[in-house]
Amino acid sequence: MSQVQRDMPFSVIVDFFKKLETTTARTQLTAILVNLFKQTPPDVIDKVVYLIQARLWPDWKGLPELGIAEKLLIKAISLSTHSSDKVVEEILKSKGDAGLTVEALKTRLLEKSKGATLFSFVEKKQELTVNKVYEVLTRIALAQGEGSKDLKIRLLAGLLSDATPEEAKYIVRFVEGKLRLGIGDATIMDALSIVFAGGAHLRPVIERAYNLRADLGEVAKILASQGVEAIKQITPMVGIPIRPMLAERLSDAKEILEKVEGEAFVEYKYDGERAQIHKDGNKIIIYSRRLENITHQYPDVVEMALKNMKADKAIVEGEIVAYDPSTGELKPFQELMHRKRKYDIHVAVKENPVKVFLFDLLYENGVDYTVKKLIERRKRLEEIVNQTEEFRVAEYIRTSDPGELEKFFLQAISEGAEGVMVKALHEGSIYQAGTRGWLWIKFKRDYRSEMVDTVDLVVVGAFYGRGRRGGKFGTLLMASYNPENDTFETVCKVGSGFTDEDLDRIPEMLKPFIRDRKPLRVIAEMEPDVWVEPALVAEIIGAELTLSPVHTCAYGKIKPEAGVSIRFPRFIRWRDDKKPEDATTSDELVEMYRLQLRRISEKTAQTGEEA
Ligand SMILES: Nc1ncnc2c1ncn2[C@@H]1O[C@H](COP(=O)(O)OP(=O)(O)OP(=O)(O)O)[C@@H](O)[C@H]1O
Repeated sequence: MSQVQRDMPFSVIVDFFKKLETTTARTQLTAILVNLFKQTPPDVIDKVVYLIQARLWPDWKGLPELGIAEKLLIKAISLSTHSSDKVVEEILKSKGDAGLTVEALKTRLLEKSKGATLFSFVEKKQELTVNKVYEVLTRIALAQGEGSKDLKIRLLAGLLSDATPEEAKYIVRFVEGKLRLGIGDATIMDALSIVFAGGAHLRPVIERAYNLRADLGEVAKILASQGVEAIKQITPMVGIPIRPMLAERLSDAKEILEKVEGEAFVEYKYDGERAQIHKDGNKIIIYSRRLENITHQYPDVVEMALKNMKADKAIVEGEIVAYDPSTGELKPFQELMHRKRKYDIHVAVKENPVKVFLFDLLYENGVDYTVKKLIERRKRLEEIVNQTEEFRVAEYIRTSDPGELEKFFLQAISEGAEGVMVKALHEGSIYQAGTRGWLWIKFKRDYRSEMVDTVDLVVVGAFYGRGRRGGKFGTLLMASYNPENDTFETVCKVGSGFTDEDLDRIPEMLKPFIRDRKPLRVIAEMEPDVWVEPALVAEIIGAELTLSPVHTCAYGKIKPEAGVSIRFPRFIRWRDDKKPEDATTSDELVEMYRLQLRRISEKTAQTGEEA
């Protein structure tokens, strides 16, 4: 292959940038792009795609960005145009754009040199090519640490020296991050389809390839160098993220089941961070919902995956959720924020442990599972994962009954989940990468009942703690008072908010009241490790009042087969001044539930943030 076919003059791209600047209609954009791709040799089409996307590589690679500060840029411009920093700064001030500044200075330099013919002959430079520009920009981006500032300046100045005034303008805009062309991925895919298939019909195939390998440069290169058949054969590849499948939203159980054609998997919709876990031998990479590499935030998940994923090469998906190790209870999404701070990750791992709930298998040892039915994916997922307390498959039921779905939904919420995901099981239930569709439907609430006041509840049972709280009571079962029949009805389990001192005092406080069977006045569905005669009252606050199928407070009064409960309850203090009969009554909780009911606004409904 000749030199020309391997590379392309950078001026071709500059012409393209210029044409774009004068175009607004999308149809024209596509035509201009088609024209560019037709001239682009397969060897450099990936780089051309990245430059159009205003980046050097896909974000998920986690490589540094160009990161050129204005000061550095001025320095590089002044070096490459033999001007002082002061002159560059003045022109920059008047033009207000570094691209135009370098263009003006370079033009001036060129005109000067034209006077001296001999000099201009000596100065004649080699033509810049896409490979050359890309290579230097890459070296600039990757220069890190001591001395890297100087190196970046020298590299950029060298590149600008070799460039024509116009080329320099666009290079500067690129390194400044200001070369936004307004060309979306969709337009790039349209153009690729036209160039390589002569029309729009290849577009879905290209899109599928892109969804399976979130790297449009790579997809373009495979298409250009290996052809249409190769792109049709594309399967997921360990290490390259798959664009996530997303869900539609509805809030009526019956309607949801109709949409998925009857029977469905109903899974907890956990309130955490989505994780796409790639395993390649003893290497693990974790990608976020936005396909960022978040591996460094979760060294504990890496360890869990290495230990418990039995397949040598696999891609699985799940939700990472914060939890309280002393009670096993799940915590809200916000608790994962500790993992975002870079420096004290080992402290965060210790203090803010997480669990992983897996919900899908996308690839395993050469087999593309995205094209298989949900049942097959789930079955294989369970086979290749060694399930532990912290690393396991999402809680689910299989049902076609709206009543059962609703009950499971309430259970999910009272256990800290956001709602449920209802997933189609039928023949067409493939993994639709990169698509929001009706194969997955999220069932969240339209309303939530914000908890603004505290309540006073009575201890009726206790559970032994785990981990640090092993052997001690870690969680208390709390009840409201029902004066109508003089009973105590359970509302929630509380394990948060206790100081170490509080916890030390609990066994002694409970001792006189511990019973080996349920006290007669207690109405409960769940079975604590020990029962406690109603005597001790505590003040409790929570995130919201919810309904739960496992608690008995005002059971059936708001909704059949559900009682009033508290989500994320927290202990505030003991109310030694109150007798159990002075506790908040079940009717008061019903009243609070109704009064504090608020519609979840459209915005929060869409983002899923119910803060
Ligand atoms: N069992 C589950 N199956 C699939 N996704 C789950 C599950 N549990 C929690 N999730 C989370 O729910 C999200 C799917 O909801 P959706 O498709 O609406 O994406 P989203 O726009 O990020 O969601 P939302 O707006 O609800 O936060 C996933 O990205 C994932 O993080």
